[in-house]
Amino acid sequence: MYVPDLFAGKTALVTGGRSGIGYGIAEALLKLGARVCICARKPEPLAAAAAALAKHGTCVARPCDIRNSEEVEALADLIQTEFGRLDILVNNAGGQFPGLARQLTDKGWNAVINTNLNGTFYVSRIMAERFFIPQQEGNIVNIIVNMLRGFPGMAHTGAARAGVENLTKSLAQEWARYHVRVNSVAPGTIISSGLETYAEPVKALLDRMKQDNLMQRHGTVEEVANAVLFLASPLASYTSGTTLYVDGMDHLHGNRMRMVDMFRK
Ligand SMILES: CCCCC/C=C/C(=O)SCCNC(=O)CCNC(=O)[C@H](O)C(C)(C)COP(=O)(O)OP(=O)(O)OC[C@H]1O[C@@H](n2cnc3c(N)ncnc32)[C@H](O)[C@@H]1OP(=O)(O)O
Ligand SMILES: NC(=O)C1=CN([C@@H]2O[C@H](COP(=O)(O)OP(=O)(O)OC[C@H]3O[C@@H](n4cnc5c(N)ncnc54)[C@H](OP(=O)(O)O)[C@@H]3O)[C@@H](O)[C@H]2O)C=CC1
Repeated sequence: MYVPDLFAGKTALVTGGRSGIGYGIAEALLKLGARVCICARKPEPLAAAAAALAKHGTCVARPCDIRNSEEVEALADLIQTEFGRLDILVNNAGGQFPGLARQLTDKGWNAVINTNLNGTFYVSRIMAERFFIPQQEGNIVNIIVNMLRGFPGMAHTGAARAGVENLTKSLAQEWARYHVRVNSVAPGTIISSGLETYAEPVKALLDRMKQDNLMQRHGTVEEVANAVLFLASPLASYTSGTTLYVDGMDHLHGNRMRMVDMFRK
């Protein structure tokens, strides 16, 4: 539905682009003419993903843990060398594990906060300093999660993603003067490689969540990617500091306590 050259001449970085939603976003950007860099921690699957994506256009990859700002600086060096500029940053890398809040150790809590909140901030700040602010142009889309009514059973990620949603509003206002737009996409439950990382009893809960959804289904990677394409494009030129929910209305409706109830049984 988008014009085929929507992102011609543009360059994009998709963190966590080796799998699932990030891979789908990278593929969609490439198909619309962008040159794309992807990063993730695991070098082998990252290289395989970049090779597969390269059939759609120019795709480069570099291993990078977004929690390490030195590695993020090295990623910016690669983008400078390969592309000379960056137009679009998609902060997609992230994740968490299920558990009741009182069971979360300091290490587990910090792993999730460092990944989802701190890593997103490091990448945003470094790419803005290196590219967007000198260019006086840029675009950031953060992939968060539906946590509007809290995230019992995953309190760490709820807190981290709420932090990113608020960061979205702050950066959008601070960086408007540099013509940088910052928005978030909040997916509900999306059929992707990410869901495969969950074991029972969460797997059974996923079926229950599908029945609870007012559209009676989970979302697709393409539906998330389509929202990112819109926000990253000039179609959204007057939209910044906002969050678009791609969740079949789960943020409005449904029992948020199902995961907690499941752990209590
Ligand atoms: C149920 C519906 C949800 C729908 C909405 C959301 C869906 C999604 O987001 S799907 C995407 C899911 N994908 C992922 O979550 C993949 C990425 N996740 C991770 O890489 C990890 O979960 C991470 C975020 C914690 C980062 O990992 P890393 O820093 O590499 O950490 P470690 O694996 O070394 O673990 C550190 C520490 O964290 C605790 N911990 C980790 N996993 C679990 C677990 N499954 N259960 C309990 N605790 C866990 C633990 O304390 C770890 O330390 P050690 O005990 O020393 O191992
Ligand atoms: N699937 C779903 O239902 C939903 C997903 N989301 C969010 O969407 C995003 C993508 O999820 P999805 O594709 O499903 O899951 P995946 O687990 O497939 O994707 C996570 C990606 O992030 C990368 N990553 C994780 N930690 C880091 C890190 N510290 N530094 C760099 N890269 C990292 C992973 O690669 P590697 O392990 O090699 O580092 C992987 O490519 C995540 O933020 C997820 O939480 C939000 C709502 C719902």
